[in-house]
Amino acid sequence: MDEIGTSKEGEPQSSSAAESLSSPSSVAIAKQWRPSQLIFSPYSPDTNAKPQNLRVVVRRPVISRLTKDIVETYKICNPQFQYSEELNPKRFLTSPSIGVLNDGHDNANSDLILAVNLVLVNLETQRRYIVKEILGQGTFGQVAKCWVAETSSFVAVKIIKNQPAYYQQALVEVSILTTLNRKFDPDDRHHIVRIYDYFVYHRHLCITFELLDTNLYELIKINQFRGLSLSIVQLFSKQILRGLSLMKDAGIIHCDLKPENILLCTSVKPAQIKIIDFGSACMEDRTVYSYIQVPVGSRYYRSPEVLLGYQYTTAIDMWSFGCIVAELFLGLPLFPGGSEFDLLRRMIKILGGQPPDYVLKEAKTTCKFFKFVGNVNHEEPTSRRSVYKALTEEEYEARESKKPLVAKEYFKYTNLEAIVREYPYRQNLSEEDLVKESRLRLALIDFLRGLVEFDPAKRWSPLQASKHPFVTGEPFTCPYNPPPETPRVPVSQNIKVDHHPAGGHWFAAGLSPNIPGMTRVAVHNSPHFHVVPYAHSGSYGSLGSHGSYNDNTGLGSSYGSYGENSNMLAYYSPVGPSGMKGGMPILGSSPDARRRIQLPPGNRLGVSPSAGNFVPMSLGTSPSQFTPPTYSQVGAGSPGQYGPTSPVRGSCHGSPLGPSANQFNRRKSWGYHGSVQSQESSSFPHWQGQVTDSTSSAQAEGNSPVHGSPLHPQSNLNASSWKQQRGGSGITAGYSAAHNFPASLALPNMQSSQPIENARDNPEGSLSLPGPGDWDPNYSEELLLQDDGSDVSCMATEFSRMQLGQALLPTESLGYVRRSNHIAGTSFPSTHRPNGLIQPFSTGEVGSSQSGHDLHGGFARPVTKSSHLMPHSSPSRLGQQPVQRLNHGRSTAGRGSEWNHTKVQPSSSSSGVSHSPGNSLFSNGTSWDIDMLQAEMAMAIIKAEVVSVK
Ligand SMILES: Nc1ncnc2c1ncn2[C@@H]1O[C@H](COP(=O)(O)OP(=O)(O)OP(=O)(O)O)[C@@H](O)[C@H]1O
Repeated sequence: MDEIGTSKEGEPQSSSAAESLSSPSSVAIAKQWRPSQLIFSPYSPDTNAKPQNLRVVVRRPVISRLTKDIVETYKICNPQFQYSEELNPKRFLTSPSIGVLNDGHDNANSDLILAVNLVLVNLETQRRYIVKEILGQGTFGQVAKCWVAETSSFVAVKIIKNQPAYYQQALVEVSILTTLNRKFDPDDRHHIVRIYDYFVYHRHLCITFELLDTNLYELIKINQFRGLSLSIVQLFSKQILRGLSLMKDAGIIHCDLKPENILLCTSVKPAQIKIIDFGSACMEDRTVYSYIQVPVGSRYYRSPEVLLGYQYTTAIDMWSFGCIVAELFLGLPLFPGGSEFDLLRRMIKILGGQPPDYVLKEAKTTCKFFKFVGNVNHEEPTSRRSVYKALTEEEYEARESKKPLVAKEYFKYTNLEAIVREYPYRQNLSEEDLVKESRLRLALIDFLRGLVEFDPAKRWSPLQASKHPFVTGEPFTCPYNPPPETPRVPVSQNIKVDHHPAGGHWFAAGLSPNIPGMTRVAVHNSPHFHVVPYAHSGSYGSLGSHGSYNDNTGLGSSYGSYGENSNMLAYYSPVGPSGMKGGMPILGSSPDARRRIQLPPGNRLGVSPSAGNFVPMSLGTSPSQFTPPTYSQVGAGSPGQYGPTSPVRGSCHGSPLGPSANQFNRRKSWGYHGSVQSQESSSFPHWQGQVTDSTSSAQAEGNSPVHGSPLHPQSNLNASSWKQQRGGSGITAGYSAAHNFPASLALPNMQSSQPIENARDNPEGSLSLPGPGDWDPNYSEELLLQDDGSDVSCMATEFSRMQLGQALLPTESLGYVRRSNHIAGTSFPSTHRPNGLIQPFSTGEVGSSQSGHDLHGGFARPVTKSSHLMPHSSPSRLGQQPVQRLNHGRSTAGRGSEWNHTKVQPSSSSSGVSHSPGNSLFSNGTSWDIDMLQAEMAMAIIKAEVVSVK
């Protein structure tokens, strides 16, 4: 009863508190008792009145309903009642919320303790960001939705942990994203999130982004882990490819592409998706020094070359992209490996074949997964058969002295073709639509084959993929033969990071984020880095040396040379702006940048990784010398120091020179030949890197197809191919290997005395997940209730605005899955995948009797004929996500909460609603939820969009 009220159009239902207060007598109060959400209005017989519109009011949680307008209620009860905001208990958004570090501002995980209405201030611009809710948590910190009064808009602010390594790595994100936004995509046409601002607040680097919506993982989850319709998959693929194309042209590897990092953007019409999280990104033509020891990419989406410790390029993003496309269609990850061994095993099984021998020969961890079965005297295979054979489980166990973690099988079929072909069709498809869909599936299989290709040299580039009929919508008749794509030649665009965000970053070539109104402040105000008056711009590295793979030896030619062709690759030291301005960029790159061992506890803080070696180096210094001494002190193959996929991990093939030299040697032989490159790069036109439908402008006439050399992906480089290639304006960021903390400059309150572990990947996939009750003694379900702040009329308006047909939005009944998880008053959106059981939908609800995707997981329910998928547990995301950072256990919070509280309401099979994977989102359910509503709106908009595109 109380959910249904009546209202006259446009007339507010409540009278003001002031009105109530005017009469102190209890009788008067009773008469004027009008809280804003009146259930009944006084009956006034008005025979001429038009019939009133009935309005459905969204049910709010009980606590919300009881406490909304409580101040007003109190005032009515007691006119003397005074409300003071200061006396409010804080509503914390961060858990744990006990301040133990950084003068009480940070919790034990070095996360800033956020509370509702906390104001984050950019001291430079005085811009204030009022925290409203938590949007997500990740490796780097928390992402909060904030209100900016100045612009009357919401933004997303990523608040980085108060730890030097995270701080530094986040600067890389700022640099790369700013460059991508401003230089490569000024018109915001390539589906990459926009960065607005960055500043330091209480020693936390805060990065402001445009506010986006649900991520694709959540979307799939909302859809109860059933795949999305092919038209949506097609639409998303096209958009992601535009982003990837841009990144390739900029020479940037995202390194962590996964559904969680692709967000819906429903604020624009038509709805779009955008790629986020450049915190792991690096430059293609060098492996950028990583401050955080993490494996590249999340496990399910990790390419074979990364897994094997082989050189990687933007092709790794294409692999991840292929995995995402498959997942969007299937609703489940294609390779949900429980461990790296399991991942590789699944790839080999589902795709057939294995990584090419040239990769296996060079890769560092080949011996962990393969055995050599060739003739030791004749290393080269005499036949076309590989000389490497994948280890069996038993062999792996014998070698590694531990059982590999092997996850459950999710698909009944074991090869890609069958998995896609046999995936249940939506019900109620006409004959014609069935034929259409089956053709489209053939196109999808062919498309996926070009993406999840073992050989990185043969894997399609974004441009090639974007011309595939699956994306263009052209009829697919035969295997697609991609147009030749010349490999991108690394042409540097220097990005400088001065590590003094409060003073703004100083990017070479005018790449400063250039926040409006931002003025530089003293360079000493970085919380984590102090200016060291180095000579020679504080640089170390080699100028044009053979030791570096910086092939352009033209000093200074890249400085400020956006669109120019310098290949100068730079490290930037933490010198202040003066150093940046006056000095020359520091050439030289670490032979291994993605992987960096962490200093042992005690040495880490306040001590330079290159401890005492932070001095200018002579030209021509070997890259191995760039590495801090700690590098060389670690023996090859020190698994404790390097992540399992770390290129610096000891190579199976070994090098007497150690990992650095090994890496360097491979790099050298990998096609980066400085002199040629520097010559050729000068002829590159600037190319904006758009994937356009027109082939004329974008298509290379190149005669150096990427497939050319099985030995070295880049070995096709020649003068002619370079002239045609499109990466002319690529940027190359060098991030100083010298972000050191000299002991004398050790910062007070620096909270990182513990190793920053390889937390993105739990190598063998621990499956134990703590729930919120594990860390919060006050946790209870009741505390999950909180006001959603939704506005009924607003939602009604939104719906009417959408003007969606009944078929698209059967609003009569909505099932829901909470997007956010609420823990003890803390809302942790489920950005991480759960590790627990999820009952995706009632059997028989969806799909045909083909049962193509029975799950062998043995979870819960038996297979029924009408179910295409067995009830299953969603594959654990622990494989991809940080499990523990700094032993704080923080990162599991989101997952744990989700695990405990994910609510998937099995929709009724008797709803009569057509349960297609596409529309199952709107299957029966009784509860409404604002989060769900947003997601549904997003989905509905996308659907509407797809329909209109069609
Ligand atoms: N611009 C945005 N708008 C809305 N939500 C966002 C935005 N940026 C991030 N989020 C949310 O916050 C989550 C974490 O963000 P992000 O991936 O950038 O953090 P991270 O610490 O780098 O995570 P990871 O552990 O995946 O590396 C995202 O999954 C997303 O749900």
